[in-house]
Amino acid sequence: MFSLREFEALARERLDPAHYDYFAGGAGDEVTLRANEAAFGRLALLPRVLRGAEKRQLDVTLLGRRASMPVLVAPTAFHRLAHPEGERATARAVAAAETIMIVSMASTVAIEDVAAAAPEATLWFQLYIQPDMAFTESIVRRAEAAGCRALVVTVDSSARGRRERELRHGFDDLPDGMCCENLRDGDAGVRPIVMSPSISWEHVHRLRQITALPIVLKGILHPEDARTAILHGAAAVMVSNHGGRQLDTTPATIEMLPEIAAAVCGAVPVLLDGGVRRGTDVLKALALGADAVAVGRPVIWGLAADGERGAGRVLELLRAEIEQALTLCGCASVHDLDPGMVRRPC
Ligand SMILES: Cc1cc2nc3c(=O)[nH]c(=O)nc-3n(C[C@H](O)[C@H](O)[C@H](O)COP(=O)(O)O)c2cc1C
Ligand SMILES: CC(C)CC(=O)C(=O)O
Repeated sequence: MFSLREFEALARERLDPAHYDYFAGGAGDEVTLRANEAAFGRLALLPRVLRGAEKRQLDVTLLGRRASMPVLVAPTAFHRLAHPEGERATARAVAAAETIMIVSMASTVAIEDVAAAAPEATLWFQLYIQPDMAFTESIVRRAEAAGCRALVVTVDSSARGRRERELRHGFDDLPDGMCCENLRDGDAGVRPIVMSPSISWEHVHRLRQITALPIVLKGILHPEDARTAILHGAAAVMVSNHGGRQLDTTPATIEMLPEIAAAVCGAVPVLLDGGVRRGTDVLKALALGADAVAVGRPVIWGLAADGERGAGRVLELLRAEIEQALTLCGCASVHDLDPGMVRRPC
């Protein structure tokens, strides 16, 4: 395997078509799904020359933790559909790569077991705030006790996106023996995830009273919301359109990044996900103001292709591509990138 795209092709061969389409698909006409990748393709990198540096520095520090490269694993649900080891395998790959895994609240391995499988891994926990705040609090306590270092609150999901691939396959539940392990509620069984239109900034405020963990708001697309996030104490914002799976026809994330970075003005780290498939995409995002990016589907393709090894290979391919692109751009460090190194078509 020489590129992330080849992993997708292999994963497609290996996966049940309904599961492949669940992972690959987006909402509506999948305009945003395509736009995320296409927008990176429209940007050009403008390299600098003769800057003479022997070594490249890829590591970044985010919310007080070091990541060996500016690529995190985005939260994605249901890893056991891709590989029997599920999120355990992903966490081990992330630990080996020395980066950060954002574990989905909808993981098919309980957060405690993900942490136990990879004690070295830095884990952040993704949360959909449930309208039942007592239940939300119990999930937060589990994430804290498991050693998660941040809460990534997904704010683009006031309703579930309408994904026609899932509807066509009739994919609306996990197979027997699999469930969202973090949604267990004692004798009440496993609760369904509620994506509620009633969630508001007031809930973020209450969450801050519940936990001392830093809160990252994921799914910010409007610069005004980025400003509001900071006013509400967000420790970081994540520019995301949920990989095109929620509201279709939103802009590509990389297109919104410059405005959001300007709004945030260095107050907190800015993360971005959506369509990152190459080291050059990572460079473009960093140059335009991101502190790091996250990848969603590529990690699932690696997992489906070859479990922990496949997910690890996906991360190492990205690392090698970043290092090579940095070298060719005349940068000794990921911090040397600046907006002048990215050109847009007229
Ligand atoms: C199969 C799948 C499941 C996802 N599950 C979640 C989730 O549980 N929570 C969440 O906040 N985002 C979820 N996302 C969105 C990702 O975190 C991320 O925003 C998106 O995948 C990034 O785009 P990329 O796949 O193009 O890298 C999911 C995405 C996919 C593809
Ligand atoms: C189970 C879902 C809530 C996970 C998700 O966010 C997604 O499929 O995009």
